[in-house]
Amino acid sequence: MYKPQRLPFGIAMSDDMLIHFSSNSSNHSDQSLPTKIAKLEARMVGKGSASAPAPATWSAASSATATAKFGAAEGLVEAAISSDSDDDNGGEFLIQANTQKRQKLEEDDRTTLFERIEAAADGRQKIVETMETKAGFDVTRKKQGRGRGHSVTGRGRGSRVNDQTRMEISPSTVSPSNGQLDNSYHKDNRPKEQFRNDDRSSLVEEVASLRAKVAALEEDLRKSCQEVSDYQHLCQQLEKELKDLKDHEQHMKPKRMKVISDLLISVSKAERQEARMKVRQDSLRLGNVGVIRAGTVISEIWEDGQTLKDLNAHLRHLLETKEAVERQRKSLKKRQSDKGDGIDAETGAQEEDILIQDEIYKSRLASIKREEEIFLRERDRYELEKGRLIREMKRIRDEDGSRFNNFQILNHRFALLNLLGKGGFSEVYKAYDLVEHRYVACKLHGLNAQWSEEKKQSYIRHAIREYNIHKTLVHHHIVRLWDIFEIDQNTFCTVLEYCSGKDLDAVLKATPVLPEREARIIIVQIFQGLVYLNKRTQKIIHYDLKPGNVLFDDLGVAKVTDFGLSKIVEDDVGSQGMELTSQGAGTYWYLPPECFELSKTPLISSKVDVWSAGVLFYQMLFGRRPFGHDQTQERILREDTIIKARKVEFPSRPAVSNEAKDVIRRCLTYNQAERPDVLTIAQDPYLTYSKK
Ligand SMILES: Nc1ncnc2c1ncn2[C@@H]1O[C@H](COP(=O)(O)OP(=O)(O)OP(=O)(O)O)[C@@H](O)[C@H]1O
Repeated sequence: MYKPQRLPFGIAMSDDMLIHFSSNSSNHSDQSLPTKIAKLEARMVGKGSASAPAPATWSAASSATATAKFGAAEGLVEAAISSDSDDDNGGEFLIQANTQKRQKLEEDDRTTLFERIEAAADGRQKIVETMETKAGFDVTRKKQGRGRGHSVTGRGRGSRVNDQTRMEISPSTVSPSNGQLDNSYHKDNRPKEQFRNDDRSSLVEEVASLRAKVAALEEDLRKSCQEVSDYQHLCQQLEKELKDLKDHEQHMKPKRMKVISDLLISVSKAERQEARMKVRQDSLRLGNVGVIRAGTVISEIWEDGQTLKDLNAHLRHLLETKEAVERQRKSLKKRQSDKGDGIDAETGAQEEDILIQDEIYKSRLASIKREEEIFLRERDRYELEKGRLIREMKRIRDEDGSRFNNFQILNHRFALLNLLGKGGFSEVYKAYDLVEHRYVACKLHGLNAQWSEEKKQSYIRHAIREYNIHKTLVHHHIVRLWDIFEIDQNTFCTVLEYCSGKDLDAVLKATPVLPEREARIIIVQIFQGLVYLNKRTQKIIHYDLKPGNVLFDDLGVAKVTDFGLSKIVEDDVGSQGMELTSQGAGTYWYLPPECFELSKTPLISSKVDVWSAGVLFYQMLFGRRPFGHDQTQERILREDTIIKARKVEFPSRPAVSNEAKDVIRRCLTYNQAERPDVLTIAQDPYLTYSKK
């Protein structure tokens, strides 16, 4: 709160000013001003320091001068007296004695010094007031400040009245034992007049120096006022500039959005064109979807492209050659066993010739095998390319068939670009957030118009539940969920962090076996995401960990996504876990045996995710899933494949470290009670990269 401070001259002074003065290096001596004044006054009233004792018969004139000079500062004088601990009564007596003298001279010898100082004080008062006004203090405060200033002046006058009152007490009433004055007078033998003159001249010097200080202070004050006004002016100018900029920004925002979205659209259009062209080119090599008609039924079939046809023809030819050579070799062997004396009965060839012929066939077969291996590797590569081509064709077809393919801007900020892929009930578009200026993935959830109202509501409830879980998750290895909004009655959109890399499913389709080092760092990241899910107050079981739900950003950071099936672990669940209420969902290759329990409601915990992670790790290392790899979902269920998955077997190739196999064994522990939970397995040295 603003509190005006009081100067020794009785001038109200703001805190700011005090700070200014005290911080001004040229005014260091001013800090001792009140002390000096007090000392002076004390000296004038005969209460000087031991080093400069005042005479007892101190002249009335100099006393009056001092009164005039320090009338306004009497409070300080009093303070100086009262704080002088040597002799309180003596002090009182001296004041009274000098006040008497002072009053005598007051009528005829009021010095100009007093007037000047008062004038200076008034001048300063005005400056202070001006400064206060400039600094924008409220009127009331100003009035209060001024009021106090007056009262100080009043106090100055009042103190003169006080002096008169004090005068009534005669100095004769003071006992000689108080006689500091007498003593000091007797000790000092200088003539009175000389003493008075000395004192006066020292006072004049003091006044002159005080005047100089006042002038310096006034100059400082003037400069400060100028600075305040300059700053205020600058402030106003900046405020105006800011407002202009904001107005301009507001005005430009739609235009800028339009420019950005137009640019994005043209880039996306170019990408679409390029994607379609590439598909056409690849189709020539790898194949295309053809239509066949059987009666009235038209169905689609895949027709291989020329390169694949050539490859397959070559492989067929190699096979035929191999069979022919093997046939020849077989008959040669037969002839060899038929000959008795070492001469071929049929051709008359010697035994050595037969051996050479056999060696030729063997060598030919070996070279066919080598060639075959090369062609088979090539064909595998083409098959992978073919798979990619088929997925891309499907994506393009889905994009062409989507009602969101015309570069709409959703919710006034998300510019839809190209389709990333289509899930069961959703389309995921790459989009640009025109407010946050970043790419995002917009997942458009479409409710089937044919669905009953009840089914629609259930779907929406499910999506909102997923949103409510997912939106609270903030972790480097979990895809962020930014927003959710309705598009129309049957469609709503969730906005996700965009992961520009492939998902793990696409990675494994392109490269079914990953080097152990790469697989390890992927599984470590997945576990870090899982640890986060299990260290929150509200723990979460993902329940649908599979390659398609692990995405990569452009730096290769793996992120877990899709919390559609996730479960919140309630606080009151027992150590065995919570009840699994919605069985049947999830992808069976990745779910643990307890999820297939039909005789009673299964209890589940984070150990479900541990099992799934184990399957994922196995698949990355060996290029196949540990249980039911070649089976369909339906067959897994029918044949109880996972319920029978008691022990995991490892292929001999590729070679994988024992540590990796141990982690997989721990994750795929059949018995749920014995299987480690997320927080336990995550401490396995293989998953922590800790230095041994
Ligand atoms: N945040 C994202 N960033 C980049 N691509 C994404 C993102 N989310 C999903 N995708 C991609 O969009 C496609 C469709 O994703 P979606 O999750 O709908 O499919 P899904 O998991 O196959 O289907 P469902 O959710 O019905 O099981 C996938 O190819 C996926 O890689």
